[in-house]
Amino acid sequence: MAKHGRQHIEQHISDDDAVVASAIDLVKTYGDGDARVKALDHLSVDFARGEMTAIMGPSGSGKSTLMHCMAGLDQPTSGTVMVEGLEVSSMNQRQLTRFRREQIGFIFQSFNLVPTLSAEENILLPLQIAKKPIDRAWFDKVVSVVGLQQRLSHRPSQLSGGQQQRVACARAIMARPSVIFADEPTGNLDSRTSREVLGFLKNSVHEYGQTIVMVTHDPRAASYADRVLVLADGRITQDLRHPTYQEILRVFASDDDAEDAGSGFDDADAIRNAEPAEPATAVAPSAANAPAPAEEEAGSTHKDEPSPEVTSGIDMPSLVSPKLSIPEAEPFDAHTAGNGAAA
Ligand SMILES: Nc1ncnc2c1ncn2[C@@H]1O[C@H](COP(=O)(O)OP(=O)(O)OP(=O)(O)O)[C@@H](O)[C@H]1O
Repeated sequence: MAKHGRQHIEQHISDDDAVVASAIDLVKTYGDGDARVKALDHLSVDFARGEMTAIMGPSGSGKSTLMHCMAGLDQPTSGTVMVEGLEVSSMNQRQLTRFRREQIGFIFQSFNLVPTLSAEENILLPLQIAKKPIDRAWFDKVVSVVGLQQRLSHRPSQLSGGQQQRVACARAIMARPSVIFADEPTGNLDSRTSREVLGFLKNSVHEYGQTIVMVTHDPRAASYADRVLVLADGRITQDLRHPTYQEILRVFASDDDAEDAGSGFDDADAIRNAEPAEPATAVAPSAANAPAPAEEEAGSTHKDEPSPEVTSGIDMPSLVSPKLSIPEAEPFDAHTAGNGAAA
């Protein structure tokens, strides 16, 4: 905060509507002495409203830490996080819980759905917890875009991985949050389902002005973004506007794994380049044009049995990404709830 003091924060608060979230001189350290790790090293960045930003970088470069600090899931050691003019980094736990409920949507690699609830109940849970009215027309639109009309009464264990992630996407966008933070949203999905999910996310940005920040290792997934940030050692080393898949690969040219990392996709560049030709419609092109994904995947079976600890969507403790450490006393947080960390 020394370099960027109160004046800098106030400047961010009064900035125009274009910036939805900012990190200002963010530092996050873990551990002490020899075990001390600087996960974020005086990092500053603004996230524009209505953009999809991908955060890339080698393992341990600070991607998740940045996202968790931005989303109010972790406290920075120093520096400031602003979202919608709110100083997230100085909030107490109660304020953080409310902030996440009201401003943030989450999509995790492990879906984090409540296993005892149906798809529809999962999608509506954050609104019900926040006691917000349900816009049925918006619900119907979101459900139709993600192709879940025929699966609303199914529980997560009766859905494929792709269908579960589409439920998680619908849940995230249903409350029209200021920002959706997505942590490796396609990490557990096959290439076709990945394209559907990414197409839906991208469409929600372009059709509805949704802001999305997505951590990914996958250059194909990142090529869907309007902007790609590359982190190394807790700093931003590249800030790319609308990079193609090839351009992203070139950035990681020294990384032997870069080619392999994207091999799960057929040709995202072709899809990416084709998308502007799609008519402006309220329905996600990739999801709408997909060959009835819900029906196609209907035969798949899944073994994610409900955790015995999770018996209610309402009064269970906060269940979050396994990487996170949330104080025990924190109230239930519907956006981050699910079965991922329950076992
Ligand atoms: N809870 C923690 N305790 C101690 N060190 C941590 C903790 N969380 C993260 N770190 C360390 O902080 C650094 C950044 O971690 P972070 O998870 O943000 O990286 P990442 O880029 O998301 O990595 P990955 O791609 O492997 O998920 C790493 O050195 C990591 O070991």
